[in-house]
Amino acid sequence: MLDTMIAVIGGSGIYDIDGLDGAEWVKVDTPWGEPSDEILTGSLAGVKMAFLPRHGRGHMHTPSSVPYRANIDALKRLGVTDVISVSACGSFREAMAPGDFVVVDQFIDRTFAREKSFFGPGLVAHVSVAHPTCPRLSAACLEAGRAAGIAMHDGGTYLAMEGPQFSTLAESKLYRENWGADVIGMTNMPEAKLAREAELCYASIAMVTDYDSWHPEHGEVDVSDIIATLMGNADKGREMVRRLPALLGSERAPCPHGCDRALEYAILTAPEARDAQMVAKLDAVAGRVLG
Ligand SMILES: CSC[C@H]1O[C@H](OP(=O)(O)O)[C@H](O)[C@@H]1O
Ligand SMILES: Nc1ncnc2[nH]cnc12
Repeated sequence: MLDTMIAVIGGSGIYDIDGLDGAEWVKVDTPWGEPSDEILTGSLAGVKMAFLPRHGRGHMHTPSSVPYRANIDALKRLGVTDVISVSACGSFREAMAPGDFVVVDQFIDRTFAREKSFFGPGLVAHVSVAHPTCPRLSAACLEAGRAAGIAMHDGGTYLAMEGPQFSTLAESKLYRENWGADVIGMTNMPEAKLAREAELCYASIAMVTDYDSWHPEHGEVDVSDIIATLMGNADKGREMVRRLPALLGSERAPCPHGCDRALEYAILTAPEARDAQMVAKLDAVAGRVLG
């Protein structure tokens, strides 16, 4: 059986995690360029762990410049099996209040200036993202968060916008009233799609920091409020992560939802027509099916 290796991708305000045994920042080279930063590796309660600050320590990357493909490739290359994204998000629901965590289960992808796939001309693949997050991993996050005393919401639709500016009031109302989005952020797409292509289980925890700009009794969102809320939440997030190894275990059975077999029937390009350079580039992401 495969070893479990849990990766946490930390969003805005989360540049480190503590408490890992044998903690070491490692540089990982990928055929897709440099990841956002070195990756912190170690173990927690006997389970292998990795942590990657999405925007880099020091927050150098904008939501559009985050090297999403390099990040996911690097995690896969390290042997990661399960990826948990922890992100700052605005809320479109009164009941999803600042300080609450939402276990996201759907996305509306409105990003347009990012590379969204590992595949392309010469090696064409289509994976399903009808259910873009892993129910098993999401359930573990929900349980870990509740045990840590966090106000957790089970399910929610995350609208991924390009940014870097926040939404206009008209957009905020459109997403909330007409599109049924629950939370908004700038980074979970294409990250979730790429994790699926790389056959990694992916769960997304939205840490609610604000009500965007729709709420009549709250001012419009600004970064200082977001960071203040995040600082208040950092300990909660750490508590949730600390409980995950016991729930997931150190040995990993095949994902009951098939996340780890997403490429099984996805590649359309005939073996003799495949671009050899692309096949080589996909050694970590798709080596299982490309041989
Ligand atoms: C700090 S405000 C906007 C910024 O925060 C979120 O980042 P992340 O998803 O990495 O936590 C949001 O998506 C924006 O990138
Ligand atoms: N209101 C908001 N819109 C987009 N990204 C966010 N990240 C945190 N709050 C946000």
